[in-house]
Amino acid sequence: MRTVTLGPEGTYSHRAARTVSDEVSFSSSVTSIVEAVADGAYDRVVVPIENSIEGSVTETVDALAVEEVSVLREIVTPIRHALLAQDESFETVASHSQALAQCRSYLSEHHADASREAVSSTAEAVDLAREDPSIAAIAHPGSAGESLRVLATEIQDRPSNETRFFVLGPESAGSTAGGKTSLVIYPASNYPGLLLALLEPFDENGVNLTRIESRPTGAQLGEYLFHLDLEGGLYEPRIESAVAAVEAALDDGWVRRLGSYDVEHVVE
Ligand SMILES: O=C(O)C(=O)C[C@]1(C(=O)O)C=C[C@@H](O)C=C1
Repeated sequence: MRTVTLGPEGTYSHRAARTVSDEVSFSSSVTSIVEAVADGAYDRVVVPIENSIEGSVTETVDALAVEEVSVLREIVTPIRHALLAQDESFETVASHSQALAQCRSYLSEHHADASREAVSSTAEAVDLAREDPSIAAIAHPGSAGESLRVLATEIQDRPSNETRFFVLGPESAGSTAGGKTSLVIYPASNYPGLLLALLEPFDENGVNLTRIESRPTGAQLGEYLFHLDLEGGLYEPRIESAVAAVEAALDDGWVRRLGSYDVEHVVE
């Protein structure tokens, strides 16, 4: 199975992708990864969707609203960041923007004078730190290798730090079975009580929502898409009837069923 994820080798996405396939290739942008599976260039891709400290990976959330893909599995992994550098003399801390944000308090407490540089992934930051003694990287401690020192471990702002990853496939690979379902709703209108009308069917059918998020459509200010995750699979009549009731409440809008899937917790 050809699988692609955020690279280079050693990213947290790579660690999550190893649970899906031994053959993993890399790309430097989440958007291009989601496009690659929608276009059929790859069978499976693994992308980060949400972190317990910093929240949604908005690039992924937005790509899911426009690309024709299915969510096939969810992988939840602990994220334990370390500070890696050639020595203590660094002036810049580089990492993925999510990782920098997850370590915000640590950085302001211990390295307030260092500048911060957002790069495409934690592993790219490690490559930069290998080449340049003025750069430290925030990344998994296992990526230090021979050339970098682990200056500090467990530097994330909370002891519990977890990221959810989605395994995506082409739309045709989607399933209605599984313990969770993801949907995108485009209401195409705005009136008092709209959100209530979209959510009531879930209450009426006894469906528990685990996440709701509004994202701008990008077309104009004030126009939103709603991303929902819920407990249960689309094969269940109560879920299908809740979704059908939402569709019936929309005139020109739409509901995209991103698929139903199971959740797997990976410890390493
Ligand atoms: O840069 C990486 O190592 C990634 O896999 C990306 C990413 C993310 O986008 O959230 C994945 C997990 C961590 O939350 C930090 C960064």
